[in-house]
Amino acid sequence: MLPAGCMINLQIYHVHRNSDHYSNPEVFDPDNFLPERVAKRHPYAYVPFSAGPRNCIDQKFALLEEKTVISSILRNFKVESVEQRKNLNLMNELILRPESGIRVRLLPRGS
Ligand code: HEM
Repeated sequence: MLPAGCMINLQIYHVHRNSDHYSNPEVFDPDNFLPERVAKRHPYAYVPFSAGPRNCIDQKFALLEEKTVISSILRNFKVESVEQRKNLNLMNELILRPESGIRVRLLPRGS
C-alpha cells in the first residue's frame, strides 16, 4: 500500500512505448488502434488524456477536432516531415510535444 499523501509520477512516455503492449513501440502503427487490438490491451496501456476521475474532460471533443482537421489536410495534401526523429527535442509538459514544432512539407494531391 502507498502512504497517504505521497506523490506518484507516472511515466506515460514509457507506458506508451512498452513492448509488452506494442510490438514495435518506436514506430507509429495505426493498426494498434483497431478495435480488436484495443480490446486485447490493458485499458491503461494508452492514456494520452490521462485516466481515472481527473482525466481530460474534453477528450471526445479533442479527438473529433483532430479527426476533422487531420482528415481535411490529408484529403488535400500528402504530408512529409522535413525533420528527422533523432533531431527532435521532446518536451515533457502537460502533453508531450517537440520543443520547436515539426516542420513539414505539404504536397498538393492530384497535381
Ligand atoms: C489533444 C488534445 C488534448 C489532450 C492530449 C489533453 C490531455 C489532457 C490530460 C493528459 C489531462 C490530465 C492532466 C493531469 O493529469 O493533470 C487533461 C485534463 C484536462 N483537460 Fe485535456 N487534453 C486535450 C484537449 C482538451 C480540450 C480541447 C479541453 C477543453 C476545451 C480540455 C480540458 C481539460 C480539462 C478541464 C482538464 C482537467 C480535468 C480535471 O482536472 O478534472 N482538454 N487533458
